[in-house]
Amino acid sequence: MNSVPEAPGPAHRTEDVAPAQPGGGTALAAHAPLTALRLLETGPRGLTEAEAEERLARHGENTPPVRRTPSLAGRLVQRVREPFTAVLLLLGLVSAAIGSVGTACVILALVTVSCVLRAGGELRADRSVAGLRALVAGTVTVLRRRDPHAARPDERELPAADLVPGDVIRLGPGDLVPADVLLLSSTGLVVGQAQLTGESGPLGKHQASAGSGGAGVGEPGAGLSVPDPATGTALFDEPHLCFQGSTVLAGGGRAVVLATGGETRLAAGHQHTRPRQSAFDRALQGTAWILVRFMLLTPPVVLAADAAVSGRGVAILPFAIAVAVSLTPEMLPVVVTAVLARGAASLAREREVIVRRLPALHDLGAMDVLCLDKTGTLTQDRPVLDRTVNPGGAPDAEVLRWAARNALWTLQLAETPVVDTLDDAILHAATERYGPSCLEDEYEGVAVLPFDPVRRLSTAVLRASDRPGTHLLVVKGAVEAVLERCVLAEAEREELRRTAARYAADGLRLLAVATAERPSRAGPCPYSSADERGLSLRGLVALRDALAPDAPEALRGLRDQGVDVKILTGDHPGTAARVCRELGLQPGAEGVLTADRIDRLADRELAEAVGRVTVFARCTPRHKARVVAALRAAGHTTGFLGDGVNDLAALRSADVGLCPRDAVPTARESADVVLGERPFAAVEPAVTAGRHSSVTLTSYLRVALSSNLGNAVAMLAAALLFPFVPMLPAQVLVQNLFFDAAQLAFAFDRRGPAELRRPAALRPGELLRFITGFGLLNAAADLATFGVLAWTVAGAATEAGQGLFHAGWFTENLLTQAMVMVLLRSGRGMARQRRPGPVPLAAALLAAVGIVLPLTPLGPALGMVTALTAASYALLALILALYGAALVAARRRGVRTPG
Ligand SMILES: Nc1ncnc2c1ncn2[C@@H]1O[C@H](COP(=O)(O)OP(=O)(O)OP(=O)(O)O)[C@@H](O)[C@H]1O
Ligand SMILES: [Mg+2]
Repeated sequence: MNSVPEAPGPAHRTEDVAPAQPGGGTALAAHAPLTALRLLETGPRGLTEAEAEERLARHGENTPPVRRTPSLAGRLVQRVREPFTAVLLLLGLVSAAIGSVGTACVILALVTVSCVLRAGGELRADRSVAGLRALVAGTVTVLRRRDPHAARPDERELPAADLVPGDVIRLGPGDLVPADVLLLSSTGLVVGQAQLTGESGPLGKHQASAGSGGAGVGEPGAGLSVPDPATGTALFDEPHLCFQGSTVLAGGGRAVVLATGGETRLAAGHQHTRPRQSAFDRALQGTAWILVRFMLLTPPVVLAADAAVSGRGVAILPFAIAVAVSLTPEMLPVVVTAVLARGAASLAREREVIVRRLPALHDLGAMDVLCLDKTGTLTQDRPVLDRTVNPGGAPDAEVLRWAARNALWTLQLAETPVVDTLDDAILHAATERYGPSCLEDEYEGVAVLPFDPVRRLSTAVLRASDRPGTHLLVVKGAVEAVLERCVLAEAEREELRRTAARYAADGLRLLAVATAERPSRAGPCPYSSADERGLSLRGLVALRDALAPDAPEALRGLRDQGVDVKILTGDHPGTAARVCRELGLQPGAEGVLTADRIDRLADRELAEAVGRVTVFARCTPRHKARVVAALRAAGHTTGFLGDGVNDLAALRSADVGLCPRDAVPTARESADVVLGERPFAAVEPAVTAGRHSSVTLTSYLRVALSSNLGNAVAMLAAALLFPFVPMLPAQVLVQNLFFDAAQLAFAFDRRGPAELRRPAALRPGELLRFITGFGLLNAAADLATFGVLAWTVAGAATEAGQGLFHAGWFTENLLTQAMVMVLLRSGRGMARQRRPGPVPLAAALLAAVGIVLPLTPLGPALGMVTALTAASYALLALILALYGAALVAARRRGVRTPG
C-alpha cells in the first residue's frame, strides 16, 4: 500500500475544531474530537509505541467476534443442537426411559462418534487454511510515534489485531473499519453498515464539529460509555462514529480508536447478518428436515398400526425406536464435512486457495455462470496514458495538466491511505512528460470531493494565487457523467459521445476533464456534488490497461467446463465490448447491456434478459448485484469474481463470491473463496474441486438415504404383517452401525474426470425422487427376502425358527446395502476406473461382515442361528441377483447421477 504524505490541512481538520469549553457542559463537548482524544489519553498524532504496547497488554488483541474460531468444545455444543443429533438423543432418552439400556448406549455411541469425527474434520480444515489466513488478514494504517518527543508520527501498516484504544488510524475505500472509532477528519467518507444494522444503503459519515450532538466517550479505553439508545441502531446513525464491521465504500478519513476486541458494538452482539444460506445449505437442510419428520413419526405410527393389527403394545417400542434410528443418516454431517474439508485442504495446499465458508465449495461445483468484474480482475489495473485530446479531438497537453491537478490534490487532500490507480497513472504521465515540478504552479488545493462509483466523478477545488475571491472546480470522471454536467449544445455532446465511443472501441479507458469557476466559499465542507454542474469541458484522457495474461486461457477452460462467463463492469460499454472480444468471448446478439437499460427492466424481465447478454457496462455496485440476483432468479448457480469496493454487493448476492488475494480488504471479507496471487491459475482447479465434492456428496446421499428408507419401510411392513419382528432391535442397530462405518469411505472417494466435466449440483427435488424410487425398490427386495425366509424356514414363528430368520435377513440386508453402495455410487464413466476406490472396498468389507458375523459367537449373542438350507441360500442369491439387475436397469432407464 502506498501511503500519502501528511495533508497540508484542508478547512475541516482536527486542529480547527475548537476544544471543549471548560465547564461548558462536558456532555455536549465530549463529542468533539479533541475531548475524545483527551479522554482517551492520546492526541491527533497517535500513541507512542510504548503506550500502544502497554494498552495491547491491558485490552488484549483486537479480534472481531465473527472471526474467532470456535474451540473443540464449542463445536461439540453446536453439533448437539443440530436436528439429527437432537432427535437421536431424544430417541436415546425414550429408550433409557423404557428400559432399553442397550439401545440407549448404541445411540449415545453413534452420536458421540459422529460429533467427534465431524468436529475433528472441521478443526483440520481450519488448520489447513490457518497459515494462508495470515496472508489475507486485515491490516490497518496506523499513526504511531517512536517516542513521546517525536515530532511526526510514522504511518505504519499493522495487523488489525494489534490495534488499541487511542490509536489514530486512516481509512480509505475498500477498508474494513477495524474497531469502533470516532472520526477526527474526513473527506467524502461513505460507509456500509449492513453487517451491523441490516440496512445495506450507503451512509455518509463526517467528524463532529465542536459541541454537536452525538455519543460521548467515557474512561480512557473503556469504549463507548453511552448507554445504547433503546432503538439499538440510533447509535449507528451517528455521523461521527464508525463501527467495527462496517465497510468504507468511498472517501476516507482519520479516526481515533474508541473500542477494540470484545468491547466493540459488534462484539456486544450487534450483528445483523445471519450466516448466509447457500444453495447447498438449503438443499441439505430441506432433505434433513424431511428425514427428521420421518424419524419422529416412525415410533408413534408403528405403535398405532401395531395396536390396530396385533396389539403388542409398548413391547414393540424398542423395535420402533431402532427403526427410527436406522432411518437416520448419522454419518451425513461427518461425510459432508469431511468431503468439503478435504477439498478445501487440498486447494489450500496445492493452489493457495482459501475456502472461507466450506459449503461454498459445493456451490463452486454447482456454478454454471461466473460473472467477472473487468478492471483489476480481467485487466491488470495498471493503466498507462495513451493520449489526451481537446473537445475538438486534437491532441492537447493542457488536458493532462488539468487531470493531473485533480489527481494531485485528490491525493493530497483526500484522507485515503491508498492511491487510486487512475490518479497514479495520470500523475506518473504528467511528471514524466513535463518534469517533476510541472504542477508547482499558481494553483493550490482547497478541498476535494473524492471519487465514488455511483457518481463516477472526482472533483478538486483549487485556489489560484492570482485570482483571489474565486475557486476553480476541476472535475474528472466517466465521459457520460462529465458530459451531462457540461454546458454544451446537444449536437456537440452527441459528437463527443461518438468520439469517446471510437476510442473505447479501441479498448481504451476514458476520462473526461472539465472545469468551472465559482466565487470562493468558506466553511468546513464548502462544496457538494450539487456543485458539479455547468462545467466547461477541457478534453478527454485515454489510458490503456492490459489484460491479465492468463485470463483468456482460463476463460476458455471455464467455458469448456460448462461455465458461462459474463463481464460486469463500471466502465464504458465500448471498452467492455472490446475487452470481451480480446478475451475470446462473443458479446452476443443483444450487445452490451448498460445500466440505464437495466434500470428500465423489471426484475422478471431482467431475469429473462440476463441469460442472453455477456457484457454489462456502466454498472454501479447496485447494478452488479441486481444482475447477479437476476441470474440466480433465472435458476443459475451464480459465482462472482471481483476485487474492488464496487464489487462488494455482487460478491454478497452471488451463490459463491470469489476474489483474488490482492483484492481490497472488504472484498476479501465478503468473498467465500479467496484465490491465490494469480487468480486465474486457481479458478479452474477450484471449480473442479467443488465438483468433486458435489458429485461425491450427491452419490453418498443417494446411497445412504435410499437404503435407509428402503430398510425402514420393509421392516415396518414386515412387523405389521407378521406376529414377530423381522429383526431384533439390537440386530437393527448393529447392522446400522456397520453400514454407517462403511459409508465413511465416501469421505475418501475418488472421481473420474468424465464426472467433473459439467456443473454438479445437489438438487433436493431430484434427490427425493431418487431416494423414493430406489428406496421402494430396496423395500421390495427386502420384502421378497422376507417372503422367501418365511416360506423356507420351518417354524419361523417359533423361537428357534426366528433365530434362523433373523440371521438370514441380517446377511441379505448387508449384502443388498453393499450392492447399493457399488451400483448407485458411480456416475457415467466410472466403470473405466481401473483401481477399485475406497467405496467398493468398504462395500466388500460390509458384505463380508454380513456373511461372517452370524457365524461367529457374536451371531448367537445377538439372537441369530445359522442353519439355513441350501434351498434358502439359493433363493436368497436369486433375489440378490434380481435386485442387482433391477438396480442397473433402473439406473439406465432414468435417474442419472451427475457427471
Ligand atoms: N479516480 C477516478 N477519478 C475519476 N473517474 C474515475 C476514477 N476511477 C474511475 N473513474 C471513472 O468511473 C468509472 C467507473 O469506475 P468503477 O470503479 O465503478 O469501475 P471500473 O473500474 O471502470 O470497472 P470495474 O467495474 O470493471 O472494476 C470508470 O470507468 C471511470 O470512467
Ligand atoms: Mg474493479
